Amino acid sequence: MWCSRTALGRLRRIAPCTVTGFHRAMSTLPKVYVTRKVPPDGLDILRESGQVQFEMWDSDDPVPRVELLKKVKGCDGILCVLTEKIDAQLLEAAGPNLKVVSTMSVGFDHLSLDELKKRGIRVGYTPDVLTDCVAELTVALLLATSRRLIEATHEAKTGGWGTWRTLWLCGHELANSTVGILGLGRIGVAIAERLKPFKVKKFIYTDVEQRPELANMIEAEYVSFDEMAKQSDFLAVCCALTPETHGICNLNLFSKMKKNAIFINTSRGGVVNQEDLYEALSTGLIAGAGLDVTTPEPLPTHHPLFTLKNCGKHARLMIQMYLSIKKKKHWTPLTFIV
Ligand SMILES: O=C(O)C(=O)CO
Repeated sequence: MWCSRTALGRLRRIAPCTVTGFHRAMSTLPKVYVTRKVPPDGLDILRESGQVQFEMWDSDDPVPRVELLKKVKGCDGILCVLTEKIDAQLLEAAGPNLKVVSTMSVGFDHLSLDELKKRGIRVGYTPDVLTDCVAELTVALLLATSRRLIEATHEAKTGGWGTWRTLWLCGHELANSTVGILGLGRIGVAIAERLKPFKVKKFIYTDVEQRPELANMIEAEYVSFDEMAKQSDFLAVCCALTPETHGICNLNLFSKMKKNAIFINTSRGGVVNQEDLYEALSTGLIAGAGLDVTTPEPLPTHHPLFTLKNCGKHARLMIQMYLSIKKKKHWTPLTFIV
């Protein structure tokens, strides 16, 4: 049912009216469809504005497409989240009243911007609300992957933790490393700021164009896509999903990366060719991957990427030993205690 209790109350206060007049006033308020249960604070803004009537899909699960197509009919506004494809079909279903679409998300790859533009529909989104949390999550994933925390937990729980061994689960060091950022924006900068105290040697980035203002904040060097692949010990993918970036992390990239490289994706699953990632991980082209996003989401529990633990573990262990010995990373001059 289309209503806003506070809006109704406010309307009554502003313009006391008969029930019939009141309902007439309500029916002229612009209609907004909210496609998901949004946090109460956000909803209060709509409710208290007294300027709209709205209906919300009151669930934590996405509104089924068929239902959505029915519900948006005649709407003036849509407040959606990233699970709703706002495309030509939906805009046709909404009809000519639709004036504004607002998405509670940083990414907007679920919106057909061309179709929206063509119809003169304004678009709002919520940039920056996630910068800190995505940066923190990226660092968490990067450390958990490079320090092999998931494997270590598994070994501890399943009895694989035997005696102390010199190189077992050693992982990869951020100190003295080169961190590559694919797509430098607010989030990329926030990630670099957090990683810097780990004594990273160098930040590099690649993007469709140079971003000197952002790059200066973290002293990052602009490099070509191939250079970034070759130089990065850690690669954080932070780009938006666009037709240009779709599947950009594929065998072409992985085959140029270092064998000890750690790949982290907190942008969108669509930027990665997952078959290629599976191949890269299972054949030891790269050392490990930490994924916050996949295609589809959630990834089916039987997906090959979930089977990689052993294969990945062995590959990583061999590479780790090789590097450690080659670089004599763990051998320091002997210090006498007594
Ligand atoms: O807001 C976004 O774009 C997100 O990915 C939220 O997880």
